[in-house]
Amino acid sequence: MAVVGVLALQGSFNEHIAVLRRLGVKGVEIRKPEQLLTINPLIIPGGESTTMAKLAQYFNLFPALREFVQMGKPVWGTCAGLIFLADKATGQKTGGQELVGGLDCTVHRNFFGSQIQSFETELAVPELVSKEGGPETFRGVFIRAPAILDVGPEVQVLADYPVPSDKKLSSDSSVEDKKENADEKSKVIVAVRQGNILATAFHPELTADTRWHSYFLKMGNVTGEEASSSVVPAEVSTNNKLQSQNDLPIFQ
Ligand SMILES: NC(=O)CC[C@H](N)C(=O)O
Repeated sequence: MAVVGVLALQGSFNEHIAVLRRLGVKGVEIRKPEQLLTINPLIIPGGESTTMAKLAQYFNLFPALREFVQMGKPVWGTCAGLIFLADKATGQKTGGQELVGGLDCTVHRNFFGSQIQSFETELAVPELVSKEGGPETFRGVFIRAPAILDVGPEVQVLADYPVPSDKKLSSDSSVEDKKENADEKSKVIVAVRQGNILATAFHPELTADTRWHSYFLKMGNVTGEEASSSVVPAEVSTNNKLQSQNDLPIFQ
C-alpha cells in the first residue's frame, strides 16, 4: 500500500489519515526526525502552530523538516501547516515562532479572527477542478484560519477569498501585531502551490470531498489502491445544504 507521512505532533493528523485511508493510501504518523528520511510525501496538518512549533522544537524536527522541503519532496501544509511552511508569518505571539519556511509568501496567522469567527464557505477552485474534475467549488472549512497576504513570483495561487469591506480584523488584540493586519485588502489568498509545496488555509480533511488529497497524491506520484479523484456523490455536489449534512464524516 502506498504511504504518506503525516506530522502527528498535534492537530488534525487523524483526520488526514482517515481521508488517505479512503483513497487507499496509508498515512504514517511522523514524530521523529529520522522518520523523515524514509517517507516521501508529507502532510503538516492544522492545529495550533505555536504549540506545534514548540513540540517540533522539542523533538528536534525543524532541521529535518527544512531538509525535507529543500530536497523537493512533496509537502502539504493545511492551516497551521501552511503557517509552518511560510517564509514569513505576521500576527505571531510575542517572541515569534520558529517556521520551516520554503514557501515564498507572507501569512497572517489568525487573519480571519479568533476561534468564534471560524466559518465555512464555497471557494472557486479552477486549478483543482481542471486536475480532479468534480464540482466547480470546494467547501472551505476555516477554523481560526490564517490567510496569505502576498506571494513571490514562483507561487501559483489556487484559491482566494474576498474579504468583505466591513470586515475589520479584530483578532486577539493581545497577540496580534495590528500594524501588520492586511486591513485594506479586498481579497486574500487561501490556497497555493510552489513546486513541491502545496498549502491551504482551510481544512480539506474535515470534508468528504477528497480532491485536494488526490491532487497532493499526484504531486507525490502516489497511487491509492482504489484511486478515485473524489468521493463526493453527484447528487450531493449540486446541493449545498445536503452537502453540508454529508460532509463531515471525519473518522471513517
Ligand atoms: N486551524 C488551524 O490550524 C489554525 C491555525 C492557527 N491560526 C495558528 O496560528 O496556529
